[in-house]
Amino acid sequence: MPTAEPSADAALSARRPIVISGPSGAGKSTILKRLFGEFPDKFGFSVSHTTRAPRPGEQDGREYNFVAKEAFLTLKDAGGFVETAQFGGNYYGTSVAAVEKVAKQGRICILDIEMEGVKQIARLPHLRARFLFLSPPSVEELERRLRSRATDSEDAITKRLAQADVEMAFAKSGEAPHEKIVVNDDLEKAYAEVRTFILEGEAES
Ligand SMILES: Nc1ncnc2c1ncn2[C@@H]1O[C@H](COP(=O)(O)OP(=O)(O)OP(=O)(O)O)[C@@H](O)[C@H]1O
Repeated sequence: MPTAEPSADAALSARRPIVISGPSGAGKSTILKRLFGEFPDKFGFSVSHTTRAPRPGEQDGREYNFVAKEAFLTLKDAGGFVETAQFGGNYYGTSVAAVEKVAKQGRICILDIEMEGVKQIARLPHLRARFLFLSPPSVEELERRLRSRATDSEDAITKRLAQADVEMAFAKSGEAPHEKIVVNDDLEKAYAEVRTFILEGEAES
């Protein structure tokens, strides 16, 4: 008898997606890079959709699924996204299929998502996502890290700090879906806490 492919629902139930959010500069990339380094086969990022044009070197299906605006909106209307956002006149979104694809590959899907996306995913209980918020120790320390990262303009830093206030207030509010808030004070300690939270979910599912 042919072996049936595991259904997407079964794959997602066995490997619940992890949504990690937090202000820009909180240390999400730093911690995720370390996690992927320690467990090269356990986790995966979903490939997002975008309506922006590919940049030199970007490959369709690798950095993004590059689609026309009409195709994006059709998929959105059909309920094909777990979250969507608009930046600079372009649409971005994480498709249901992209999240399922990671789970079907036997990996836990890690979603690095901003606050509005978190709210959208929290409305999809069947996705069974687990939510973690990474917080900087303070807005003052966040400012220091953003400056020493030296990737953002002064204007971008001002905007990121204002947005950080909003995100941190949301994380502490009753409206937020986060099961865990990790304060990234000492990197070793924060990494250990994130790692424990993520691995715990695997044991329980
Ligand atoms: N515990 C820590 N102590 C000191 N510096 C840290 C710590 N964690 C991260 N950093 C530094 O803070 C800066 C911001 O970290 P990172 O780029 O990982 O943030 P991010 O949350 O991924 O931001 P974005 O959402 O903008 O991509 C980096 O320069 C990083 O090296």
